[in-house]
Amino acid sequence: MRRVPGMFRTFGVFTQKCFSGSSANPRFQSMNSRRKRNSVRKASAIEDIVEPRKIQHVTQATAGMEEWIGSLDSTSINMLLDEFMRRPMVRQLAKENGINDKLFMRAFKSFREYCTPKDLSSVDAALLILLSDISKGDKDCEMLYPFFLDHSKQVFPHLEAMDDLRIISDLTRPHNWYPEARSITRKIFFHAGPTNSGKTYHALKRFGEAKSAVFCGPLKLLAAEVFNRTNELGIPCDLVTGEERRFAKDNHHPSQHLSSTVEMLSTQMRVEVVVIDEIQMLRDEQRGWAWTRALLGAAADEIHLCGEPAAIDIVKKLLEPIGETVEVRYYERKSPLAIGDKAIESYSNIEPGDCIVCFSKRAVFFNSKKLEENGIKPAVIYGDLPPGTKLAQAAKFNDPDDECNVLVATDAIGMGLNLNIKRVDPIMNVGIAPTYDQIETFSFHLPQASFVRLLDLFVSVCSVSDHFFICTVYDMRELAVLIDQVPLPLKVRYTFCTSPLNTDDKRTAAVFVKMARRFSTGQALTYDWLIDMLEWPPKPATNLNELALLEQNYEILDQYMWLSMRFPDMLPDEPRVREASKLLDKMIQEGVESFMSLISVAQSESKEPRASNSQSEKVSKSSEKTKKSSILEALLKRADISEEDLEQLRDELNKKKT
Ligand SMILES: Nc1ncnc2c1ncn2[C@@H]1O[C@H](COP(=O)(O)OP(=O)(O)OP(=O)(O)O)[C@@H](O)[C@H]1O
Ligand SMILES: [Mg+2]
Repeated sequence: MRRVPGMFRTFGVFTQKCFSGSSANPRFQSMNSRRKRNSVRKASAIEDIVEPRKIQHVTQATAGMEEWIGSLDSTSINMLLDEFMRRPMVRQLAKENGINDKLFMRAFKSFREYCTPKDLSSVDAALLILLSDISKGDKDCEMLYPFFLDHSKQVFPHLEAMDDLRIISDLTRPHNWYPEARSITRKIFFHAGPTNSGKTYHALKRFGEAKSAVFCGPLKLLAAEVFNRTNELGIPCDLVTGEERRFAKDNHHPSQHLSSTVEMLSTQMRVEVVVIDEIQMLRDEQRGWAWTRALLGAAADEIHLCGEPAAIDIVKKLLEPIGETVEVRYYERKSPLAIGDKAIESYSNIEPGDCIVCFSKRAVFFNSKKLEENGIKPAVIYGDLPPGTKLAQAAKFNDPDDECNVLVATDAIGMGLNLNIKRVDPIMNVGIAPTYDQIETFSFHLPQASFVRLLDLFVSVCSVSDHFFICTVYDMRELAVLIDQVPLPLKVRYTFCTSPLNTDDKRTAAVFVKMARRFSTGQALTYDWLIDMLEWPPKPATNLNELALLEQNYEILDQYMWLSMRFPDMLPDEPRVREASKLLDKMIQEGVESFMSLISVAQSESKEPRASNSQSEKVSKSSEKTKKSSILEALLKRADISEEDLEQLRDELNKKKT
């Protein structure tokens, strides 16, 4: 696949063509999301989530108790309960009360246990009298139903609050969540066209002309670039991202122009123009909610959307219920762009200005090495790199005098890639996320439930209409599981769990838990405390593992800054942490600069037989033929190359041999 990834064009780059490093079965990732998630998730049924509460018997001393109990015993009670359970009327009534068959069996098991304790006198007296009457044939067993229902509600408290929970978690009318936007007759413009066609350029022109405006970008890097460019043009502009706030003047004099990441848009701030870039991202599994929220909630006279034509229909549908119409402006591509439809056939065909788009970091390493073997020194960009490093690599690629005139990058840096492919599959639904208030009200009704359980219940009960799907809750849950046992107020826990942290990495996840623990003790998270957990001062990377360690440390510092924006009193050392993160950024940059030597180290290391490595042992003991296929398979794993690539590699090796 050949394309120009979005962010480079904004640096004035016109690449000729881009290739995918691996064409078969690419694993698409959210462009800026650091978390890699399974793409298909299903809400669990509520009966699979809720845990029954144990109901305690109370010893009572009621006069005449022996007489009521009479000939009652566990056997007779069990018999009449069996009869109760079989009655269709009982099942029907239960369903009407939100107790489906599965839940019924769980509640009934608990009810049976309650009715048949060792000491029958500990059963509620009124129930005991009824049981006695039923067993004597004086009353029908269906009369047990009110007792059963009461018991079920005690065992499963959500039953009591079900109606309220349904109302709270009704996400079918998100338009109503933004009264400020609904008080305006907004004009919506959709700048549509292929990549590199000037969509953002035209929207930003309007941004610059307006008296007050907000730019919502998909990446910190783009927000920072718009911030810098706008100020360079003499228009004071502030910057807000998840981790940073910068002012053209100072915090007492906010500018009329603001550049931000889309999540940070305030739906209460009234302005003339809001630009929402890369609007097709509203279908993103993790971050889509932020675009949906911006689209429905931006409080501006003019909304300028930029993005793939594939998003036009869904945007129109989303705005239909509030009577807003969309004016579409189409653009043509400014420079020729070739998008390859297959993997690189030969590295010798690569020309200056090409971009190889890979689907994993390992594929970036693999392709960079291949290019180097062909005498080409590429610039390298992948998602885990800090923005400064990405910028520096982009600058090298852009600089006509620099020897790096080919770029190897993961799709994490561009967003059109996914969508170019998805374009033949128009966007059908968009992300939506519950608000904190909704989760809080939920917890009010279910005070016993842990936060993780609360999220599960929310997803299970909530309703969304056709055009929406729920995001964030799953990401939140992964973080929530980590800190479920840490005692934190709900709002703090919620905020911690909305951090954009990659939990796939055990080390960053462990630091996250430590941060939450320290927070829960009321002690400030200081620079010294934080730095103690990292290997500090950092050492320059001499191999890829060390480079990855620097990247993890960078992510940890980034997480600190993110939390510090939200809890400045508890995380007071943001300036020092930012300095430390700049240092890491520089070291990572240097690491990437000497990328080729790092790859060489990795290669030579991987060639050295290691006694402890059972896989190497196996390879060295196997036959010649197996040895080759094992190395190829190891390569396949390491470089994330496809079976097709592997086949091609085999052919190439065979050709070399002949
Ligand atoms: N009319 C124009 N005059 C001068 N430069 C332009 C014009 N239109 C676009 N450009 C420049 O062309 C490059 C690509 O434009 P832009 O970033 O707006 O593309 P885009 O359609 O938003 O692409 P993408 O979908 O990848 O975001 C930028 O460097 C931009 O400054
Ligand atoms: Mg653009």
